[in-house]
Amino acid sequence: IQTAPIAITGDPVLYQKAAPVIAFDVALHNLTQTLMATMLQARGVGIAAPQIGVSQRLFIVASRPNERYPDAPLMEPMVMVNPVLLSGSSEWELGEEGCLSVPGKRLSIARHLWIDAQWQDLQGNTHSGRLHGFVARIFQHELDHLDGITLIERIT
Ligand SMILES: O=C(O)C[C@@H](Cc1ccccc1)[C@H](O)SCc1ccccc1
Ligand SMILES: [Zn+2]
Repeated sequence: IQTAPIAITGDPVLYQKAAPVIAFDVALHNLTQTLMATMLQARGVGIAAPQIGVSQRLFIVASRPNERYPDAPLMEPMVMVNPVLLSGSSEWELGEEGCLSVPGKRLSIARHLWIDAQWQDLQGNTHSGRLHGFVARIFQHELDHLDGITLIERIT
């Protein structure tokens, strides 16, 4: 399966508002496979379509225990199409974040402790649920990518 180059700071695609996905077709499946392979190769715990140059509202959340978040859950990667943050906890939590598009940076970012999210799967079915902790953090980080926001914009 093909991987794709990851766009890094300065690439305009990272600063655009991504377009909603409307076609739940084979092209979407192929894009998702490329996105997944690229994330795995880069040892990421998430990745958004704009990071491989595709300005579409699609990302993957794939939490796993790691040195910064040893108690992060090991989860089946979740493909989230047209994700929406419905609401977030009033409590925020500071946490270290990295970004595949901002190489070598580790920045402390405040995120909602939990969020209520809605998204579609690859078949176009709508799901919703409450995400907590590191998984909620990754969702919020990836959603920023769909809105043209990277870690650098988040701290300024
Ligand atoms: O650039 C990305 O979207 C991948 C991010 C996802 C992430 C967001 C917030 C907090 C942690 C990760 C990752 O930097 S991929 C690298 C990584 C892996 C494990 C833990 C932290 C960072
Ligand atoms: Zn990122």
